[in-house]
Amino acid sequence: MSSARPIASSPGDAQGEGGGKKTARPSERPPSLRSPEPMTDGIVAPAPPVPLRDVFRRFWPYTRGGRRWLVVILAFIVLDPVVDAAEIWLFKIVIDDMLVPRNLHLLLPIALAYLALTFFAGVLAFADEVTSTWVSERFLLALRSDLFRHVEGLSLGFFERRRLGDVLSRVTGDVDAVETFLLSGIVDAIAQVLRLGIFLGVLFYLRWDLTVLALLIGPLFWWTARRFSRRVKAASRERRRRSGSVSAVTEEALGNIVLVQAYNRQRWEHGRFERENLGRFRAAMASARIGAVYATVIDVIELAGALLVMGLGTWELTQGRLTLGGLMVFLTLLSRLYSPIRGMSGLSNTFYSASAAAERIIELLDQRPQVVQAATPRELGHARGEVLFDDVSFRYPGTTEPALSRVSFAVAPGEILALVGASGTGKSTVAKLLLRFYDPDHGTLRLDGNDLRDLRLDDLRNNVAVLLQETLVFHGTVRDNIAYGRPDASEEDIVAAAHAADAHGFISQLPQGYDTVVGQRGRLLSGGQRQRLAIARAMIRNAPLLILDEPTTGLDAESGRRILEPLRLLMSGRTTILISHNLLTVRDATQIVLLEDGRIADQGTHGQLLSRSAAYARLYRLHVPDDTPLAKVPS
Ligand SMILES: Nc1ncnc2c1ncn2[C@@H]1O[C@H](COP(=O)(O)OP(=O)(O)OP(=O)(O)O)[C@@H](O)[C@H]1O
Repeated sequence: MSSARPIASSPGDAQGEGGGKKTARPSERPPSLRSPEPMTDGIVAPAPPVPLRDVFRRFWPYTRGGRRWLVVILAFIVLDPVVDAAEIWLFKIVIDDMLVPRNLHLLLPIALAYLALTFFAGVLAFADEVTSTWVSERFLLALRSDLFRHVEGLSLGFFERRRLGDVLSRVTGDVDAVETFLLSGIVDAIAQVLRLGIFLGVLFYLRWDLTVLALLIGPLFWWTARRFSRRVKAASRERRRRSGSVSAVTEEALGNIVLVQAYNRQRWEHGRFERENLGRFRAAMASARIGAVYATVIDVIELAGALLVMGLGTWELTQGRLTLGGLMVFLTLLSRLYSPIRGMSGLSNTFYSASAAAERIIELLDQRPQVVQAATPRELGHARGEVLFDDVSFRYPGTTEPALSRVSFAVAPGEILALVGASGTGKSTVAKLLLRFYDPDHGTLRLDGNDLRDLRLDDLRNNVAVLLQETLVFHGTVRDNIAYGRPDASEEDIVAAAHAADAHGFISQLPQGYDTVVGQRGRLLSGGQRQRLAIARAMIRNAPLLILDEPTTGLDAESGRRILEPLRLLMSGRTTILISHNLLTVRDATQIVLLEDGRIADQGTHGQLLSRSAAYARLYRLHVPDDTPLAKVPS
C-alpha cells in the first residue's frame, strides 16, 4: 500500500498489473489524446461497469481484521508532513539566522536537529511501510482466497462457457487493483487531505495573502482531472480485458501444445497471441499517452501558480516585507502543497483506473452456481446405491435441443446399468446429472429414494466414484493421485488399491515408485497406466455408486482388455452406471438402456435387446463381428 503512497500523479499510474510506470517517450508522443481501440474485438468480453460507490461497498468487508491497523497508519500519515514542515522551517532558520547574518554558532544545534529529524523520518517510513504492506497483503490474502473458493464452487456450466485463462488472470492479476482502490486509494486520500491541511496552516501563518493567491489555481486541477477521468477509465478497462485475453490464448495454446505442434499450428497460435498482445500494447500505450498528457497539463498549471507567487514574493522581498528565508520556505512549502492538491485531483483517476479491474472481479463474484444446495439439506451417510431416473428431461443452457428427453430407469443396489448409443445421444449427460453438475429441467433423480436436490452436495458426491472418458491426473506423485480419492487413506490402503487396479506392477518399476511425479495431466504415463491409476483412485474411494464413462476409450485392444479385470473388481458390490458405445464391455450388465437422440429407444438385457432391437444388434455387430465373449462382467 505504501508503495503506492506517493499518489499516482498521472491517471494511468494506478494499475495493479503490468505497467507500473509508463511514460511515453517523446518520439512516441501521439499528435492527439486518444482513447484505446473500441471494445469490439478481442476474445474476452468487457465486464459490465459498476459505480465507484458500489465497488467500495462490495470490498469494504474484506478490510475486517486490518481496520484498527488503518488507524495506526493514519497516525503515521499525520506525523509525516509534520516532520516535513519542521525540516522546511529549519531551512528558514538556516538562511535567516545563520547564513544571512553569517552566524556559525547555530551550526551544531541545527545539524543535530537535522540528524534527529532524519532519523525520526526513517523510523517512521520503516514502520509505515511494514504496517501498510501487512494491511494490504492481509486484505489481498482474504480476497484472493475467497475469490478462489467462490470460483471453485461454480457449476460446471460456468467453466464450459468461460475461457480459463481469463479467469486465471482475474484471480491472480486484477485482484491486486482492488487493494489500490480500497486501501491505498483511501489512505492516500486521507494523507493528501492531512498534508494539505498542515502545509496550508504553515503557509497561512507565513503569509495569508500569498497563500490565497497560490490557491487560485486549485480549481484548475480539479477541472483537468474531471476532463480526463472518462478516458482513463476506458483505457484501463481495455487494458484489463486485453490482459485477460492474453492469458486465455496462452492457456489454450500451451494447454493443447500436443495438438498445436502435431498439426503445425504454432504460427497460427502465435498470430492469435500476437493480436491480443498487440491489443494490450495499444491499450497500455493509450493509457500512457493519457497519463503523460495529463501530467504535462498539471505541470503547466502548477508552474503558473508558482510563478504567480514568485513574482509577488520577489516584489515583497524588494519592499522588505519578506525575508529571503521566508520567501524560500514559502516557495518550498508551496511545492509541497501542490503535490497533495494534484494528488487529490488525480485521485478520481486512480479510482477509475483501479475500478476497471475491480469490475472484472465483481463480475466473477456475481456468478452464481446453477446448482445450489437446499437450505436444509438431508444427510445421507453411506448410501445403499439405489438409483432412479424418473421422467428426466434436460437441455444445456444456451442450446435449443434437449440432451435428454423423458428418460426413466431404475438401478437396484449392486446392479450394473449400461448406457449405450451412438455418439452425442446423451450418455455422458446422464453422468453429469447424477453428479449434480446440472439439475434436470423436468423429472427427478433419486439416490436411495432421496431427490438429489434435497441432499447435501458433499454427501452425494462422497457416495460416487467416477472414471471419466478423459483420465484426470494431477501434476503430483503417484501416491497423491491415488489418495486424491480419499485424502485420509493410509499407505496400506493406497498400495492395496494399486494392487486391485493392476497398477502396483508398473508403479514399482517407476524410478521413484509411489513417489514418482507423473507430470502435468499424467503425461509421463501411458494411457493404460493413467487409466489404472484412475481405477485405483476410484477403488480407494470405496463409494457405493460407480460411474464409468467410456473407461476403455483411447486404449488399444490389449490395454483395454488389461483394465477389464480391475474394472470388474471395482464394480463388484457397487451400483454401476456404465457408459459405453463399445458393447463388448456391457453385454453382461443387469440391464442395458439404448439411447437415441436423448430418448430411451429400448431397454432390457443383452439377450432381449439383441433379439428385438435392430439398432442394438447393429451396434453390437460393429464391435463383436464374431461374437467371441471377451469380457464377462459379473452381475
Ligand atoms: N456443456 C454442453 N453444452 C451444450 N451442449 C452440450 C454440452 N455437453 C454436451 N452437449 C450436447 O448434448 C448432447 C449429448 O452429449 P453427451 O456428451 O451426453 O453425449 P454422449 O452420448 O456421451 O456422446 P459420446 O458418446 O460421444 O461421449 C450432444 O448433442 C452434445 O453436443
